[in-house]
Amino acid sequence: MENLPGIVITGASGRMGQMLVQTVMASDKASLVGAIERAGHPWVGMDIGEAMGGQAVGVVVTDQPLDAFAKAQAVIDFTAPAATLQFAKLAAQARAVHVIGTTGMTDEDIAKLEPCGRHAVIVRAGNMSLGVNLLTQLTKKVAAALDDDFDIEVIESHHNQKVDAPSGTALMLGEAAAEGRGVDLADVADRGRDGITGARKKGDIGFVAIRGGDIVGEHDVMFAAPGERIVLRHLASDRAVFARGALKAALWGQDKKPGEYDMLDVLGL
Ligand SMILES: NC(=O)C1=CN([C@@H]2O[C@H](COP(=O)(O)OP(=O)(O)OC[C@H]3O[C@@H](n4cnc5c(N)ncnc54)[C@H](OP(=O)(O)O)[C@@H]3O)[C@@H](O)[C@H]2O)C=CC1
Ligand SMILES: O=C(O)C1=N[C@H](C(=O)O)C[C@H](O)C1
Repeated sequence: MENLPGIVITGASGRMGQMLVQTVMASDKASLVGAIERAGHPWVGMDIGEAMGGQAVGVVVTDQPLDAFAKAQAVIDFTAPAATLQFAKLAAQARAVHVIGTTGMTDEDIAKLEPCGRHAVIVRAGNMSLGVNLLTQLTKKVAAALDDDFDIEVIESHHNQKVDAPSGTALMLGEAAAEGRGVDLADVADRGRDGITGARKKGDIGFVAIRGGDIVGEHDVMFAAPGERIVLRHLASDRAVFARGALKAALWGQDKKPGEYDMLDVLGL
């Protein structure tokens, strides 16, 4: 037990934070050594197991991330963009692998990770599941095989508490489709239709976001041409698929050189 890589979970009270705590606690390949919440959060100072409504596990929730990161081999972070940028600096300082699942980061945010990646391993992906990462590869292949008579639409559905759109996964799938077509997504993305939009522009990649209830995460990539349609679909019904991928990334990163990686690197896809 003593030599297992120690993992810290940020945003420990969140939907993913709690799933990650459970996943690391259940693993025989890693041990939970820290749980972070922001200053003033009611869980700070409580045992994370008890805060989650179960037995004490001997890890007290703290609002002091650097102290926790310094004792860990990896930080798994599914929080919010501003928090993730702060955690990236601290993980780099502590030389801990930083697994980033946070979505909604702008290009400027992502550029700010670069100096951190010079000191520590960063694994970042808008979706850590095996299924979605495989789907990106399938999407790239299908997009490369079809011409632009096929309109590409990425349709995503999530729970009513999600704060960013399009989802990180939808953007990964859009990037994969654009790569398959040999175009830059920034030049062809159509992200907000409302009112008299005019006809669809040939070659565009459209995004549609549905928000409702407790949907965990569903993604379709539609290739629509006159007379036929292909739809590639991934349905997540349990957040455990993301947590398992994140833990895999944290372990994978242990013997890697500092730098920025994604789940395709981790999964060898
Ligand atoms: N890559 C992937 O596979 C997946 C990515 N995600 C992404 O993960 C992120 C979190 O999702 P989810 O768990 O549903 O969201 P939640 O809102 O349930 O959880 C976010 C957690 O982060 C905490 N947090 C935010 N800012 C800070 C801060 N400055 N310091 C410490 N803690 C902070 C929140 O605390 P507080 O409540 O106090 O604000 C909360 O506990 C989203 O960006 C989501 O898109 C989700 C699933 C899979
Ligand atoms: O916020 C979520 O819940 C999810 N976010 C990720 C995304 O933005 O794609 C991954 C998953 O779909 C769940």
